[in-house]
Amino acid sequence: MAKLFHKSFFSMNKSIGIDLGTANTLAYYKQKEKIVLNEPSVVAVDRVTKKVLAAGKEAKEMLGKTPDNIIAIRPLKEGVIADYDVTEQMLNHFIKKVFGKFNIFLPEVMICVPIEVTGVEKRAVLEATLAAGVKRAYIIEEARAAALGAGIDISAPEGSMIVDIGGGSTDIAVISLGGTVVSRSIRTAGNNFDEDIIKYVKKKHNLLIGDRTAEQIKIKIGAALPLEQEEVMDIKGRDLLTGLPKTIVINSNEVLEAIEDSLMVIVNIVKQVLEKTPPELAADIVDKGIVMTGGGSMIRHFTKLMSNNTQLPVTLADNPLESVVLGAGIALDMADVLRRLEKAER
Ligand SMILES: Nc1ncnc2c1ncn2[C@@H]1O[C@H](COP(=O)(O)OP(=O)(O)OP(=O)(O)O)[C@@H](O)[C@H]1O
Repeated sequence: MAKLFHKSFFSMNKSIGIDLGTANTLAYYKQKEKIVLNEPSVVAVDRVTKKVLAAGKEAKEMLGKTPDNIIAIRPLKEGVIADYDVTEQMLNHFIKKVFGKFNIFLPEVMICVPIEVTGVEKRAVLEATLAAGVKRAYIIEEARAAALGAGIDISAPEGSMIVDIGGGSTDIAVISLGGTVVSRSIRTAGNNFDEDIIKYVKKKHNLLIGDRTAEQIKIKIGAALPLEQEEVMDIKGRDLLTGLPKTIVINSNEVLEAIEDSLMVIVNIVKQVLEKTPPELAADIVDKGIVMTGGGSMIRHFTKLMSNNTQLPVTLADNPLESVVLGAGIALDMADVLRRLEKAER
C-alpha cells in the first residue's frame, strides 16, 4: 500500500520542456523521457466566433486553403509572440493534448525564447504559458537550451559556441560556466530562405508560389554551396502574366542564388560574435569548433559554408530540430543551477 501510494504520489509530478517555435512547437515530457508533441505552430480560427477549430498539423493543412469563415494563423513571428490570445489558445490546446482534458495536477513548464527578446515579450510568453493551465513556468534562452540538447556541457569552465537557426530567429551564443558570455539574436533564419525563394521565382520566372512550395524547394534542392551535380525540381504556381496555373523547372543553383544573401547575413553575425569573444574562450572554440542546430541549419553544406568563412571546425547537432526541446527538458532538472532563469507561478 505504502509502495502504491509512493508511486502514485510521484506520478503527480508532471513537467515538460516546450520549444515554442515560429515554425513548430515541441514538448518533452520529463517523466516519460520522450518528446510527446511535435506540431506546426499554426492555429485555425473561426473568423466570426474567434473559436479555435484546430491547432498543429490539422491547422497547417488548412493554411492557404481555408474557406472565408476560417483563418489559419501562425501566432509567432520571428521567434516571438505576434498574437497573444491565439498563442495562449494554441498552448492550451497542446498542453491538453499532452496531459488530457481533465488534468488536475498542473504541470511545471520550461519554455524557450530567443536571446534578445524584450522583457515585455518574455512576460507575454510566461503569461500565455500560465494561462494555458500550468502551475509554474520558467523561461530559458533558446541558445542555452539548444546547447544542452546538443550534448554540450554548458556548466564547464570553457567556451562553447552554439548557432541555433530556427524558422524565425537565429540565436548565436558563446556559453561558459552555465551563463551566456557573448550572444546575438537576429530575425533572419530558415523562413527567410523561403521568402527569398518566393521573391526569386516571382522575379525570374513570373510565377507566384506559396510558402509551402518554397519550403519544399529549399528542403529538396536547397544548398549553401554549389552542388557537384545540379539538381532540379518541378514547381507549380500561378503565372503572373496569364493568371493561370503553370509548372516550371527550377534548379539548385537558382535556389542558392536566391538564398545566398540570407545565408551570408547569418555567417557574418557569427563572425561578429567571434570577434567579441574573450581570447581564452575563443581559444576553446578553436579547439572544439562551432555546433550548429535548428532546422535552418539543415540546408545542405551550411556547416561547410560556415567553416569556410570562420576557418573553424563546424558540426551539425545530431537532432537539429529537437535540440532546443531536449535542452529545455534537461534544464528542468537544473532550474536551480542555471543562472538568470525567469519564472512565474500561480
Ligand atoms: N531538411 C531541412 N532543410 C532545410 N531547412 C529545413 C529542413 N527541415 C526544416 N527546415 C527549416 O527549419 C525551420 C524550422 O526550424 P525549427 O523547427 O528549428 O525552428 P523553430 O523552433 O520553429 O523556430 P524559432 O526557433 O525561430 O522560433 C523552417 O524554416 C524549416 O523550413
